[in-house]
Amino acid sequence: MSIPYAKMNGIGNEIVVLDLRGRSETVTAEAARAIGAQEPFDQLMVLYAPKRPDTLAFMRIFNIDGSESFACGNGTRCVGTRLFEAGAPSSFLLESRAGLLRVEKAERGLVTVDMGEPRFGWSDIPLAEPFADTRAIELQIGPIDAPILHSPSVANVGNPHAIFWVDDVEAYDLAAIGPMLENHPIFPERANISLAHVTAPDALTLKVWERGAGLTRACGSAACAAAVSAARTRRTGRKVRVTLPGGELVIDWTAENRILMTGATEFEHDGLLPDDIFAAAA
Ligand SMILES: N[C@@H](CCC[C@H](N)C(=O)O)C(=O)O
Repeated sequence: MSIPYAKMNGIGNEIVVLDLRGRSETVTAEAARAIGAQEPFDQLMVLYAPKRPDTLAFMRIFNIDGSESFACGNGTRCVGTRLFEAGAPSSFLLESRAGLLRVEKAERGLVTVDMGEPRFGWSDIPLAEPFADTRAIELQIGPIDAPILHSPSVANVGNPHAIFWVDDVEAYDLAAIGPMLENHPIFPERANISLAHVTAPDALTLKVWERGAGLTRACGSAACAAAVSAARTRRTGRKVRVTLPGGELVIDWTAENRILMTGATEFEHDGLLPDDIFAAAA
């Protein structure tokens, strides 16, 4: 027997949506890697039967390396599009390991996800040692007196992020620097690493090295983390347009302390997974 999936993308963030509601299979780290070997993705969004009656599914999120993330903004929007097409109401709740996420239809076919409340405490990120002020932590790479990158803002939006403020996101070799920073001892759970350039009081350009996935064309949670960090450091207002290599997101950090992310999704193709991909890996 084969199990259907949908290959999608959220402004270029490569997403596989696997709906296991009503099925008995579960995805392990090994199975996620095996699925990625057949159909490459940045994130695999797995839907299980809801645990709560007010949600449509319980969702788990895997990176291509098999590690699990508690947040994926672009993937959640792809799941939203898929469920809207299957008849879901124009506003519904999903549950993830980070909590409840509201997904809503927006204008022009876009999808909005309420990514929840950001956390800024050093132990929430988490960081390996206390920092009183996470708007700029002591972290640098390169020569001590002429660092290449330094003093990132850090935030947790369901997953850990470090944002380095730069004048040109293309001036750095993020593919070389990213792995070093992702695995820096200051981040005990690793971190997603962003380069952010503030281009206007309501606009950012962003390039992201994702934990467990590498350089991607877009990262929704990184856009959220960069937007709230930009507002928190008075670089921008609370509503910004974030331009990533794959497209644009609008991030609104509301007065109620919620992060609303709006952007496009795209269906690419359907596919089938052999069911022994789960058995072999169990
Ligand atoms: N691309 C995602 C975030 C993916 C998770 C990340 N790699 C992690 O391990 O935290 C997004 O759109 O948010």
